Amino acid sequence: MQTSILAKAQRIVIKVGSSLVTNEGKGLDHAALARWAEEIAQLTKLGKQVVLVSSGAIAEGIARLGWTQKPSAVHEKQAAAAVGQLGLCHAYESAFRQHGLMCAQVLLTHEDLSDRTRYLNARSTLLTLLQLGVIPIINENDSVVTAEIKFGDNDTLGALVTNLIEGDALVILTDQTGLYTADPRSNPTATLVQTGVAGDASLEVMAGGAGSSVGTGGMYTKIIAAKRAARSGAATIIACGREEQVLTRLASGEMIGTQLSSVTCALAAKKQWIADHLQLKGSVTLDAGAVRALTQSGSSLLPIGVLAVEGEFLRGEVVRCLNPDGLEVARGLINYSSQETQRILRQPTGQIEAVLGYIDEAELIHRDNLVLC
Ligand SMILES: Nc1ncnc2c1ncn2[C@@H]1O[C@H](COP(=O)(O)OP(=O)(O)O)[C@@H](O)[C@H]1O
Ligand SMILES: N[C@@H](CCC(=O)OP(=O)(O)O)C(=O)O
Repeated sequence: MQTSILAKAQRIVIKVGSSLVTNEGKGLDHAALARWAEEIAQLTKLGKQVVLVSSGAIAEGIARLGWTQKPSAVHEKQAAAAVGQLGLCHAYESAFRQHGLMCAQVLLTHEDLSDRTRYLNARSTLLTLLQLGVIPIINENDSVVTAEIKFGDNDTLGALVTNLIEGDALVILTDQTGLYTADPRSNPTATLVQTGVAGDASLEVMAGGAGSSVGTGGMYTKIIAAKRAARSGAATIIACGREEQVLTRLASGEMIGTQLSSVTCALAAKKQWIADHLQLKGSVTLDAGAVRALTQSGSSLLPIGVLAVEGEFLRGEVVRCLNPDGLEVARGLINYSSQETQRILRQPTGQIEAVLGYIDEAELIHRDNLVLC
């Protein structure tokens, strides 16, 4: 008999979606929050560490402001998020206090996770909170980010947080029982997928977008989140947050919803951070020989194998490595800026100093700072 992956997981990230948190946008579902707080308290009694990623700030702000529909203007959504986030935190604090648990608000932006120092700070804050027995409640800092630099959906944020704290499992609670073979809202004959492997491309085909105006991303972003979480070795469960005792039953081993196991080897922490960048400032296009050296021989990238440079980046930033057809084959921390790279591309390593007047490193991207896609 199969056992839920939550039974063994010690460090768990639980993500709850807007439709659940705000009762389909009608306003905070205090009864649901109370149930999750009670169940999370049970998990902590079993010795598990829990981080909660909660959506719902925008939907709750809209409800509090008395607006009848989601605004399209970014500044209005940001204003709604600021109003709603306050309500969200207050409600979680009261719910967890009933069980003698303290919680903490952590609002993250994409920049917090792409800047190495801020990433490490966020990691140590979260790990310290967990050690103190505090439940971190995370959301995107919606009020200060623009559309271009948003995580966009909290499924992605949940996966990145799982990678950040090296969680064993990501539990995505939503308004459906799990992943179906097609969106059950429009396909009543669709059936539940009970188990699968995170990263299996066939799952992406089944998953559609959000079924309500309250949610963002739908099932697709949850499947991609499972793929991301698997890169640090975490398994993902997608289940219905309205199901009775869903978290405690999962923790006791019961198979509920969709369970996606991770079969890939976990990337080392620094490579994980490199892989987790969502927006990159530039790319280098490699010749076929360099592509082979990276993907088949585990070599570093040397300037001689670079055909072109796109975008503007500084030394130490993460860039994409494209094959001659423009497909991303790797990404890594580059040792030279875009301007310097432009000057040394196609040059043998021995020429770097002659061209630039100095040499920082022999490699453009060292293999230790390179992640294959
Ligand atoms: N294959 C699928 N299986 C289940 N749900 C799906 C599928 N494809 C699309 N969906 C939709 O995804 C929705 C859940 O995502 P979303 O609305 O973003 O919720 P949340 O707020 O929990 O993130 C479901 O209500 C459903 O309509
Ligand atoms: N940060 C946003 C959440 C956006 C989002 O991903 O929503 P959902 O798809 O419901 O998890 C908010 O709090 O409103």
